[in-house]
Amino acid sequence: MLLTIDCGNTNTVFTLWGDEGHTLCTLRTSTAHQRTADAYWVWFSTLLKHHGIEPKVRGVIISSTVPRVVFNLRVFTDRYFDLRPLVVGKPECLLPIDVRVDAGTQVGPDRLVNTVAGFNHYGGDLIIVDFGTATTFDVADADGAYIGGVIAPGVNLSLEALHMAAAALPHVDITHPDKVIGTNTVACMQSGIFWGYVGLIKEISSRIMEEHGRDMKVIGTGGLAPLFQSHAPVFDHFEDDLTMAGLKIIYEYNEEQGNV
Ligand SMILES: Nc1ncnc2c1ncn2[C@@H]1O[C@H](COP(=O)(O)OP(=O)(O)O)[C@@H](O)[C@H]1O
Ligand SMILES: CC(C)(COP(=O)(O)O)[C@@H](O)C(=O)NCCC(=O)O
Ligand SMILES: [K+]
Repeated sequence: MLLTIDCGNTNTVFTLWGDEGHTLCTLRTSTAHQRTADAYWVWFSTLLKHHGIEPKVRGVIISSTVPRVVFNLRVFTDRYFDLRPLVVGKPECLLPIDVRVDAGTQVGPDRLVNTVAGFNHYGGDLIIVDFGTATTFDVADADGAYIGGVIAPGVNLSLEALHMAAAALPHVDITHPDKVIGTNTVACMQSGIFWGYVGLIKEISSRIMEEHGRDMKVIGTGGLAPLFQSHAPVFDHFEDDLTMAGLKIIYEYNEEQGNV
């Protein structure tokens, strides 16, 4: 079994893969750097028991946009599986793609992982839009290299910011509004966010293509991608969880290279 861990700024997701390459289960918890190795184990082992799975983990790979959580996840891996995890972004974790950005830039590992999976599934010249805490655009060149992208505020972060900064604006959830012209406060806010992001995705994607000088495929991923895709098609393809797929590909690449 392989355990892939994707730690975003909001949620940490564990996916356990069987030896035939299929997903056995996916477990989600909030991201908290205070969570100890033992606390991860209590949570993980309890849920696996619930799913009737006996964990026989032979490899662990981690992508974390929150550097502080990696320490406890390393201890968790060492203590409970007697393994050293691969951590994306660290020099000991090999990547099957080039990274061509300004010297000294620390690219979010989730963005590199998305690019690996996108290139594997669709080939080069890609724009990957990931709806996480931030909304990121990752750009893959013809040879699959990560060549940069765009970071915009996340959908929920924008809604939260409106609520926090304006006394009369309530907390609202994102949804697809029936009309653009809202006739109450909640509908006005939902329209602003939903159609605002549709515009943001279209405009940024078309400007990236113009700058890149080639037609590119646009891939949407992350929890909120289906909401946009079903009401205002802005992607060529939708992927449920590109980051997890990418982590597995990177682990297998390191195996092929004799690195694990
Ligand atoms: N299917 C969904 N519907 C509504 N909100 C979602 C969905 N999936 C994720 N979210 C919300 O989107 C935000 C980002 O979540 P997530 O993708 O886990 O971010 P990260 O990877 O940065 O931790 C969170 O506020 C989360 O609650
Ligand atoms: C842009 C991000 C905050 C997105 O993180 P997420 O929404 O997945 O939590 C993360 O990829 C990050 O911290 N990046 C570092 C800067 C960069 O990628 O250039
Ligand atoms: K993410």
